[in-house]
Amino acid sequence: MDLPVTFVERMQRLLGAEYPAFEQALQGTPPVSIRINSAKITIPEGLPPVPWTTTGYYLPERPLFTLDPMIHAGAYYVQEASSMFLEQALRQAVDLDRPLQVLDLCGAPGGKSTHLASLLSPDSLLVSNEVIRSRASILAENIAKWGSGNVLVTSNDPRDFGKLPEFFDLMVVDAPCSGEGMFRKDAQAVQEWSEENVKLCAQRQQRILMDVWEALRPGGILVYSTCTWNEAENEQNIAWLAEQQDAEPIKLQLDPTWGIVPTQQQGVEGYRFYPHKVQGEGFFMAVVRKAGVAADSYESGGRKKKYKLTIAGKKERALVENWVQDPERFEWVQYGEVISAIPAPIFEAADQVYQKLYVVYAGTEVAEVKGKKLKPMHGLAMSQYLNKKAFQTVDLNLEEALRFLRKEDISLGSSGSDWVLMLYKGLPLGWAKQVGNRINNYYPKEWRIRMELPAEIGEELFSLGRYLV
Ligand SMILES: C[S@@+](CC[C@H](N)C(=O)[O-])C[C@H]1O[C@@H](n2cnc3c(N)ncnc32)[C@H](O)[C@@H]1O
Repeated sequence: MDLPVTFVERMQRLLGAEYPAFEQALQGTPPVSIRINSAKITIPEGLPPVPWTTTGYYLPERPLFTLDPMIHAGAYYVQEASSMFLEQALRQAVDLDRPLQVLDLCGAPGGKSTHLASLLSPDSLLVSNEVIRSRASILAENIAKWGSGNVLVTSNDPRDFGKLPEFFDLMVVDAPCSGEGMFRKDAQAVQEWSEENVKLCAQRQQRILMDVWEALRPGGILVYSTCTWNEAENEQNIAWLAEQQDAEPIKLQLDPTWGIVPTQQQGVEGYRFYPHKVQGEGFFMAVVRKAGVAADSYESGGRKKKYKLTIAGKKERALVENWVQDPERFEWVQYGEVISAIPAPIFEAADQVYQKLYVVYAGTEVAEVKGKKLKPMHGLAMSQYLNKKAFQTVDLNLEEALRFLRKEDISLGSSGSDWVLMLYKGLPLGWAKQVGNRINNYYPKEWRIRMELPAEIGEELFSLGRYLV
């Protein structure tokens, strides 16, 4: 790897005697890590844990993840280990037992958002935003697969969040950056790097921070992160924010064995991840609190509320209620032909978001109204609240599961006319409908596995299932 000269000079200044170890680590193989969805699977046995999180694990090598049905079932997410440090910021700076209104501003493809969804209480609302529309679709797919049901995926510019002043208790800004920390994983990041780009990134990050600051409640927490090492995009930006606004730095406790490097600059407490010190890629995080005291709850104003969300009809509701566990936990809304379940405690806040922002995906998409009939939706199959008992189920082996995920026709050897939930190792993969002795495969076309399957599908293919008890 040919590193840019000015980058090398800066890192030499920053790291001093440690620089050769850093450069050597940059030439090494990046570790592979995953974070499991503990609402769907149990803790794997025999995998080394990522020390700063309760659900992260290292794998011995990089498998062909696409051919593991469990990833399509939302059982785990492939995520770079350093990024999982978000969990420490939350556990140490936020009361996670309280219902919170949370924004993940730069959300795609969904690493931090799925992590947040696992950490927040079920009555919390997570708004997961991604400004680039095509990337927002990928984010919505990963959110639907995770199945927590309390997330709204939006696709807005940061400045649109000014329409929701003091709305959020917690905001995560995982900003677009110059990507120095990704040099080892991504040769293109090296090609695209320049001093000029670092400057542009730092300016864009300042703009993003200013644009969303107003949406944070007094007393609320902002977690800022990048995957780059230069100070302009990191400590200096947070120092700049503290100068412009009333932002108080928050100090996190670190276990010295983790190898994370704390920094203090102009009153900013930062956390740096270097590949020669941690098993992970380059990363930076800082946490600040907005000065002031939080009001008890967000007041939307007006006495008689007018909702943007439409409550589903009683008849439709009666048909689908049995498809989820604890149906009384939800408000049932209908948008076009789609009936979705939104946790009742977040309904008001979700409606506020609908009024001001462009919502791409909300709650759990449960059913599509087809004339007098209702068709179960993929979001329901992926939901942590799916009532499996309401449906006929079929257990698929690895080959059948992969063929189903490729949207091929598979035979069940029985006949009927019901919706069937396809399972792999007990985890729902999606829906099929029996039509006589054939089945129609309802796996979403845009999410199907496009890769050809190997001639022999055997043990050499990876499935996380092998590590589960
Ligand atoms: C570092 S990535 C986010 C990764 C994500 N948080 C995760 O953990 O999977 C930064 C994201 O910011 C988005 N982005 C690019 N320009 C932006 C802007 N001007 N404002 C907000 N987000 C932007 C990118 O499309 C990208 O998805």
